[in-house]
Amino acid sequence: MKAKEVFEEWQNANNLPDYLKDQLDTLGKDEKWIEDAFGQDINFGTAGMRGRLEPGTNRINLFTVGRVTEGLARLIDENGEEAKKRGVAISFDSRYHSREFAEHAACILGAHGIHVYLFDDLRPTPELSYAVRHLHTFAGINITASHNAKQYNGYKVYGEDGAQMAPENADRLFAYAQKVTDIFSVKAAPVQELRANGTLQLIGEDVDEDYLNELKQVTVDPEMVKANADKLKIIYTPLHGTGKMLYDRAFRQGGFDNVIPVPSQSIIDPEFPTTIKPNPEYRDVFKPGFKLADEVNANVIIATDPDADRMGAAVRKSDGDFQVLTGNQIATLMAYYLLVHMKESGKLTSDYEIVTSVVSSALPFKIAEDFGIKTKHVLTGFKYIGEEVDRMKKAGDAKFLMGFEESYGYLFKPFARDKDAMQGALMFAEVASYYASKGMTVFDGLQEIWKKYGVAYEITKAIEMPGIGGQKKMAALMSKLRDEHLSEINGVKVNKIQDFLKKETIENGNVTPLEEFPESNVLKYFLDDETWVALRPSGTEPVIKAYVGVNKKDIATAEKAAQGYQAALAELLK
Ligand SMILES: O=P(O)(O)OC[C@H]1O[C@H](O)[C@H](O)[C@@H](O)[C@@H]1O
Repeated sequence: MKAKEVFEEWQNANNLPDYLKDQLDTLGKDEKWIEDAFGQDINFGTAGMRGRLEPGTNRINLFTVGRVTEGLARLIDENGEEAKKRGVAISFDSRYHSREFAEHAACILGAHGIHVYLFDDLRPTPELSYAVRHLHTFAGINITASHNAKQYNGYKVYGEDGAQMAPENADRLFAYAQKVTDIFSVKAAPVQELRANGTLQLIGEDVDEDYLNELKQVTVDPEMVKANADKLKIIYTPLHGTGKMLYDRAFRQGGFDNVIPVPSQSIIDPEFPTTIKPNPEYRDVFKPGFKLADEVNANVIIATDPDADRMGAAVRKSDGDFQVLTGNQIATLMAYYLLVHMKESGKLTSDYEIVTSVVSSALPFKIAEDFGIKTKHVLTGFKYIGEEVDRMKKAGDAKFLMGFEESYGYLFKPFARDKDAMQGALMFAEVASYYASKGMTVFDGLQEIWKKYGVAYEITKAIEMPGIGGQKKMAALMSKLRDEHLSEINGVKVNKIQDFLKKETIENGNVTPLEEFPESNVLKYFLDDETWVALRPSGTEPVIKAYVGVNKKDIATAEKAAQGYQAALAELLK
C-alpha cells in the first residue's frame, strides 16, 4: 500500500486518541512527512524499535507498540502454556507516554492470557534485565528511547536470558507483528479484569531489594573504599530519568557516603529541560554538575542516561578544569583497576575474559593481554556480550571479567545481561577511590596508563542521514565502499579490511572467510600506522557512524591524527 493510502486509513480510524489526531492534522500537511511516517513499518534495530512519538507506521505510538506486542504475544503463544505462565516483565522510563505504552502492552499480553509483571513506576533498563532472569519470565519489554532526544520513544525486547532478544526470536516476533493486518483492532484486555484474575501483577520494591542486593557484588575492594570514603566527593546526575530510583541506596550500600545529586537534573521530567539530548556522551549535560562540583569542591561527576543503562563521567584535572571522559576511556580505567586489584590480591587467573565490540577501543585488550587474560570481540549490541557470558557459563572455557562498548555501556556481574549504568557508576566510583587513595586524580590515572601502554585515542562521529532517503543513502555509501576495497585512508596504507556483511577479510588482495560473527553492515579497516577505522549505519538512530582509533606516543599527536582521519572519512561519506 502507498504511504498516502495508509495515511488516509489512519485519518479514518475511529480509535485514535486526540493528541494523535491533532498531530496527524498538523504534520499531515507535509507530503514528505507522510512518505516518511507511513512509507514503511518501523524496523527492529540494534536495540528493538525506536522512533519519533508521532502517528504513523514508521513511528512510535500506541498502535505500533500494540502491533509489536501482539507479535510478541503470538511468539509466546507458539511456545505453549508454560511460556504463557512464565510471562513477561515490563518496565518503562521517564519519557512521554512511556507508562501508557507499558500498560497498553500489559493489556495486550493479558488478552492472550499471558502473565505480566508490570513495574509500579519507572525503573532502570538493567533492573528489567535482572527482573527477567530473577522472575524466570519468558521475555521482557522496556519502554524507553534510552538517551535520544525528548521527541523519541522506543521499545526494547528481552529474551529469557535477560539480554536483548537475539536476532532469531526478534525476527520471528517482527514477522508475527507484520501479520497484524488491522493495527487499530489489536485486542487489549481491561486492566481491572487482569488485576482481578491475577494475570497482571505489579512489582517494584520487592525486585529493587533483590537487585540492590546483587549490586553489592560489584565493588571488589570494599575495605579500600571504606578507608578512603572521606577523600572522595561525587556529584551524580540521573539526567531526569530512572537512575533517580536507586542511586542513593546503591552508592550508600557500596560505601560511597559522599554522593551529592544535581538538584535540577534529579527531577523526573520527560522534557529533559537541562539538556538538548540526555546523553552522557555530551559535555553539555554536565554543565549543572560542573557548577555544583565547584561549589562543593567535588572532583568526579557521574551521569546516567534516562534509562540508566549508559554511564558517563567527568573528572577534574590538576589544573582545576573538568575533562569529560569517553566511554572507551572509562572502560580502560575500569579494566586496568580491576586487573591491578585482582593481580595484587592473588585472584587473577588466566581464564578471565574481557568482551567488547569491534568498534570499541583496542587499549583495554592491550592491557588484558599484558595481564595474560583472554579477550573477545563481538558486534555492536550488548546482547552479543550477553551471549558470550552464556557461552562462558555453558562451555566453562572462561570467567567473565567485564564487558563494555564505546557507547558508554559496561557490565561486570552478569546478574543483568544488558549494560548496567548502576554497576558502571559503582565501579567508576571505586576507580576514583583507588586514585584518591594514592593522592592522584582519575585523570592522572589515565595518563599513567597511557604512559605505560601508549595513547589510544578514539573519536566516533555520527553523520545524520534522516528519513527513508537517508536510509537509501547510507545503503548506497556502504555498498560503494564495500566494492571499492580502499587501499589507503588519509594517505595511510590499508593493510586489512574486515567486511562483516560479506563475512570476508581482505588482506594483500587475498580474500578469506570471516566466520566468527553474524552478518552485519560494518566495514573495518586496519591501517599501516596501527590506526583502525570502522563504518556502520546505526541500528538505533538515523545516522551513519564513523569510528577512528589511533595509537600514538602522546595525546597531542593522537588527537591530531584522529581528527585527520575523521576529516578524511567525512569526505568519503559525502
Ligand atoms: O550504534 P547503534 O546501533 O546506534 O547502537 C548504539 C548502542 O545502542 C543501544 O544502546 C544498544 O543497547 C547498545 O548495545 C549499542 O551499542
